[in-house]
Amino acid sequence: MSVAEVVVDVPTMQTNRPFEYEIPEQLADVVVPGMRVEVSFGRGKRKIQGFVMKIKDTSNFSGKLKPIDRVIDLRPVLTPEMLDLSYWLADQTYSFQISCLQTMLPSVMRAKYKQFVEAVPEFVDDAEVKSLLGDGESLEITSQMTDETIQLINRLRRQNKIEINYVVENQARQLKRQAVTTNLNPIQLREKRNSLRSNAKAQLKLVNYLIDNVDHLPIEMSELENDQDIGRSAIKTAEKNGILEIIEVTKRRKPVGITPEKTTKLALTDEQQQAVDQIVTAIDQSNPETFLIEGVTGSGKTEVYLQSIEQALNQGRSALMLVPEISLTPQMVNRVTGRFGNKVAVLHSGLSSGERYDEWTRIENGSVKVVVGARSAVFAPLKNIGLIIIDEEHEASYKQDDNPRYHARDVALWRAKQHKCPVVLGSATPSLESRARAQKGVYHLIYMKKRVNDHPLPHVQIIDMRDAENSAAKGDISPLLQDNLYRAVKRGEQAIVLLNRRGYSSFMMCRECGFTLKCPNCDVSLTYHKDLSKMKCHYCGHEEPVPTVCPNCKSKKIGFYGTGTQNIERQLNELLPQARVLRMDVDTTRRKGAHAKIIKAFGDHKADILLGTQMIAKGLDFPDVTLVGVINADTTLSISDYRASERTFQLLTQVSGRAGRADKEGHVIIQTFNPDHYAIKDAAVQDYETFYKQEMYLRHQSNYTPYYFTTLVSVAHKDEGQALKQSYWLKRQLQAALSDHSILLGPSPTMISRKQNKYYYQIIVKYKNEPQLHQKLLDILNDTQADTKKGFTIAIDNEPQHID
Ligand SMILES: Nc1ncnc2c1ncn2[C@@H]1O[C@H](COP(=O)(O)OP(=O)(O)OP(=O)(O)O)[C@@H](O)[C@H]1O
Ligand SMILES: [Zn+2]
Ligand SMILES: [Zn+2]
Repeated sequence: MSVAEVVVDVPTMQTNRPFEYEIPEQLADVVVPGMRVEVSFGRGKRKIQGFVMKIKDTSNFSGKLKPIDRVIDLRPVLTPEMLDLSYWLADQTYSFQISCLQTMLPSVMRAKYKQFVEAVPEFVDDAEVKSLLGDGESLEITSQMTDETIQLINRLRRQNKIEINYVVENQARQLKRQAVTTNLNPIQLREKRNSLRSNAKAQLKLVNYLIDNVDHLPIEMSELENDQDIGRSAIKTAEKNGILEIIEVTKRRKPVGITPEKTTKLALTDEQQQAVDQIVTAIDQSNPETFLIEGVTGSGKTEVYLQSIEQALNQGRSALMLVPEISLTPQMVNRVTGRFGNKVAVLHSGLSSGERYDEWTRIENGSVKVVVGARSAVFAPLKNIGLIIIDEEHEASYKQDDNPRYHARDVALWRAKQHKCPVVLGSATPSLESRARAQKGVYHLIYMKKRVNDHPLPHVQIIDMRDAENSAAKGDISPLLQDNLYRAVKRGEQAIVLLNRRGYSSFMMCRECGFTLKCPNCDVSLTYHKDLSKMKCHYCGHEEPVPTVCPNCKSKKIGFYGTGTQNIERQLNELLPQARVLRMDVDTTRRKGAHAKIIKAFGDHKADILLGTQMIAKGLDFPDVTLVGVINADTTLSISDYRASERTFQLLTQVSGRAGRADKEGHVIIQTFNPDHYAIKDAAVQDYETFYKQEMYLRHQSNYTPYYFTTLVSVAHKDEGQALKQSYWLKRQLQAALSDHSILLGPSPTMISRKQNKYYYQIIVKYKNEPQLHQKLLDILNDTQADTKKGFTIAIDNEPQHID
């Protein structure tokens, strides 16, 4: 008898204990580890999903095992490595294995989807394939299929005669798409082009594009519209003029766009060469060493990554490169795909889940050797990894906010051990944790102190906004910044203006009685959204109309306070009517592809000033940007988090680094009310090392990371009394397990103590060495499972990135 160990998905009764199920005879060679199956659970007939973790010959269970009812996948959806990882991840993040397994899956497999069998092209005429598919191109896999059919599908798949593909249900229709093709050959196309009027710009662009991409036809309409900015009307006109045809394509989504122009290796600077040499040696020796590259902005870290990746590929190994979601710009992507062509898969949130799935499949079947992506790409099913890179390693977004609360860096280090490959962490402003680890020799530190080609770092000026001249100015832009913007634009150069924005910058307040409009469900002010004419809650999504009189005193004197990007945009337009301003924030980037579009437009000089929030601070590389302005450097300083200084330093250093990256010198103006704060002063001279020393000293004084480990335990409940009571119970549990060398803070309400109608209390544990604590926290996680039914949410966050 074959027995499967299955981790089941029972939301209200989670456990990491696997359950045993019998594998029925007819499914004997179908079921393998990494597949999802349907089983019955408990006394009732309830059917639930589970992951097959192991298969064995005998059971320890004395009673009769229930059988597996049905296989959900006809191929494993997780590799053995990912199954292994799930044990470790669940343990590290105090979460349940099932949520780790789910997290590793591409999103399409977590949604409602359909599975289809399709023939591999060479085997369309194979007799058995034909008997399965009949006349159709594809066959949907359903739960009604007989075991014989399932077995046949399984065998044909093993013989690589068929493929199994997943399609999200509500996207199945979208597989039919409009595309453009032409019957004309390039010579005929050129004739058409020559006959166009010279002011028919759109037509010319379209025809030129067709000529350049004749080998890639048909091209989907959406690609022309989104990536090439060629409108539908231009396409229709060209169709009327017999230049092209519009057809419907049903086949395959096309995951990667047209490969950009091939780029070649740059001749490395000495510093770059030294970095590459050390990394390549580790790759050659299969040494799972961790490097930390501390390289100033513009020192050419990306080129180091690319040439190291190339070495890994030369040895027949693959490479994984993580970048923050916000850095996944076409610019960045092109730099990688330009070097490695279609061997690259890019996983970013702009992909539909179908496209994500296609990329995942290409990775899994080995046609991809380089994966570039944000946090969750760390689970990419690459085989034989030779190098893992984490760019901008200090970014908080590498830690997931929800269960499982994993840090991509930790997962990367785990995988590196399995694959015996080095990890490269890179940043101009490393996290204190990483820099401290390098100090202790746990990581190997590589400095890159100079910008490429000896370009100087930008000159930074701090503006004290408390000065009379500045406080007299009407808006938020100091006369000096205004003047410099004016001159930069006049010289035909470009500027970046950062509005350091956190949370609820534009809220309604009554100037008569001081009333502010709050969310009925959460303890936060509603944000004023001018473009939607709505007041919105950023936590729960609640929205209501913008009031015209104060709901409290009926006064008409209501105002909207705080500075939003729209407000700054208006001020810029007033002060500098000749400058073209592009705004980038959550509102202008909501639509798919909008982010990339803005960056491209700025790169194409369609604007003089790029105004934005945190999302414009990193990674951008525009040679003509000579001026960077920061409107309010202080906002991040005032957050109630011990990382406030670190975040401020990082942000200011990164954004300053956008200026003067090429031949023209850079200038940065930082407006602040705290001109003497060390985070601001050190950022102004781009002096990470000085900042690091000062900040380490303060962390030492106040017993924080990296001198102490931190774990945050939080409780939420609809009833505040219940939440508080439970948090005291938790505190007693922890106290009992801890030595008196450790520090226990709380319970205290979180900064925003009510979210989505639940009250939140948190306890912070700071410790150096507590061998009992880990097990205690795991016990708490298990013991409080039953409480989730009573409406409690308990979260354990190991090394939290934010404490609020
Ligand atoms: N060896 C080289 N020779 C010439 N140009 C180079 C070389 N290496 C990098 N560059 C160019 O220098 C610029 C800065 O490089 P890159 O963007 O990699 O810096 P970075 O260290 O990642 O900076 P940041 O931390 O600010 O993102 C880029 O335009 C890049 O093409
Ligand atoms: Zn709300
Ligand atoms: Zn009022």
